[in-house]
Amino acid sequence: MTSERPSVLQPEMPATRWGDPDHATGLPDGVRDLVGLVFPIRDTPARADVTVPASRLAEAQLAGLRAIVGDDNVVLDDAVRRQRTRGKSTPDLLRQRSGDLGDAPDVVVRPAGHDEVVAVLAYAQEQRIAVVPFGGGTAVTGGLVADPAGLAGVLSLDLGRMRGLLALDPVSSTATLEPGLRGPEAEALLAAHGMMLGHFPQSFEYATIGGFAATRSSGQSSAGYGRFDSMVVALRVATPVGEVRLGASPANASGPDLRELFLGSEGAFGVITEVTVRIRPLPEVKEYEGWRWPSFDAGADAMRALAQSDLLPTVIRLSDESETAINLADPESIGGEGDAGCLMIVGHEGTPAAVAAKKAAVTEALTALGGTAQGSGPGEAWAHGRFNAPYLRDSLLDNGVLVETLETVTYWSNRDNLYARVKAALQETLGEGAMVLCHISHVYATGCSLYFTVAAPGGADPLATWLPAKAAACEAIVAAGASITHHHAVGTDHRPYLSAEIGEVGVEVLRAVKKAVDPAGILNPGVLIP
Ligand SMILES: Cc1cc2nc3c(=O)[nH]c(=O)nc-3n(C[C@H](O)[C@H](O)[C@H](O)COP(=O)(O)OP(=O)(O)OC[C@H]3O[C@@H](n4cnc5c(N)ncnc54)[C@H](O)[C@@H]3O)c2cc1C
Repeated sequence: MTSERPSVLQPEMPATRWGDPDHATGLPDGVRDLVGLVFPIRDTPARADVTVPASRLAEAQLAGLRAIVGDDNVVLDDAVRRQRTRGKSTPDLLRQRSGDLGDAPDVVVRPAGHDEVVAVLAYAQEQRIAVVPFGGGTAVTGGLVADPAGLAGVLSLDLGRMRGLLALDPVSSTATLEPGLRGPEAEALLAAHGMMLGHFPQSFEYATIGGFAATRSSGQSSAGYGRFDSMVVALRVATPVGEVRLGASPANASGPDLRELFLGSEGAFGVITEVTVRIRPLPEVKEYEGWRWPSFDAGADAMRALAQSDLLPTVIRLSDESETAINLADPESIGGEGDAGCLMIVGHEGTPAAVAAKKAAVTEALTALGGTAQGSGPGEAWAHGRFNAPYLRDSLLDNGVLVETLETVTYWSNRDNLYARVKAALQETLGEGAMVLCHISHVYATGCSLYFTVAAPGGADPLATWLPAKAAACEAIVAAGASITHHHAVGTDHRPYLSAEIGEVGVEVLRAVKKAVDPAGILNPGVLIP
């Protein structure tokens, strides 16, 4: 087949905010009043009067890049460089909002395809220019902040022109996608063939196929469709020393699986230029419903029971008592004061027969475990608003309220210990006025992730309020023996904690691979590898 391209492209995100500018709304007055009862409200607009530092690259270097990708695709424009400065974590947004553009790339280069990526990398290696692969720019752990020490400057390699469906194999149920396709664009291309990928992180609207692979992302339907890395069957990667093609067969015993080396490599080992994923037919039926549990423990135990009996639905997520009360609960259906309970969302997707069979079995199991069915209302409400939270974060930041999230993962036997430690670390650092909420949304037979959301008064310097809390939470995660990240990746923010998790020998393995594929150290220097 010839490459197919999306007919509708997602609009660009603003530098200081999340998402589609047309979807952004301020806080409705009633909500603002409600927030004001809990947190001091202070108008905190983003600064607009900022300029990007001058490019450090020489004119001859820019000319060399233009010779590879064409004049129009070597961009020095302030707005474009600002938009590609860092990612979309709350600290990233706070720095952008305060006018701190110290990490702005010196140039944005937009290759048309794999061959141009190879040529740009070779040139950057020769000229000693740091290269930061840029997909959707939704990184939340500092993966787009390279350290250019000893190098000529930073080149943001924007993969936005590489947005094709290159091949579709209906017999094997695979599709080969270019890295710059954003979530909705990839799904629209597959839907035209009656197929889907089924990867729906909260950043779905803007994150890209290459970014999903580079960060080992996990989506809201991970219980049914798996993590993104489990969907990948083949990869094509451009490195400064040549190309790597992996995945000649779906599974093999040809030594260690090198696909795993590049999945999660966060741009430090190469630029992923093609991703072949397994695809599945579009679901004919989607049903989401709510279940009430008397406690977080009871709900978590039920999730474990489902996971360990191969009974997982497509979507399963459980809010703790605080998150249920704040975010999801309809107080009347969940119970009044003293009986707040916890809300679980359970979603089934597939053919009518498969959904009916799975739903009956899951309903029987959850009822036997002590859950109370709440009907489709809470489930449909969740499905309707599933991508809205980042827009709300901007509105809260506008009003001086600090909002941020972090996540971790551990074995079931350590879940409660991890939950208690991280919650206490956040609460103690941020103070009693802060809200610390948690949910479980990715489960395995052996364990689960914990996803924390905090809201706190931002104060005069919200970044200074958040950073000690994040450090305390990371230390609590390490002390609990859990993983520093389940799906947000390492970036620069989690790098100091990686050796505690994989050990010094593990770090040396990463360094050795880096040296082999990137001897000049130009690929995302400072990201991932301690
Ligand atoms: C509001 C919000 C919600 C989020 N929700 C989720 C969620 O539910 N699940 C989840 O897993 N994550 C989530 N994230 C994190 C983020 O969306 C993911 O890490 C995502 O996979 C990043 O994709 P991207 O295309 O935006 O990558 P970018 O942000 O552009 O890049 C991320 C990292 O990968 C590298 N990279 C990007 N493309 C390539 C490539 N082609 N080759 C090599 N390296 C590359 C970059 O250099 C960088 O280090 C969320 C983020 C936000 C802001």
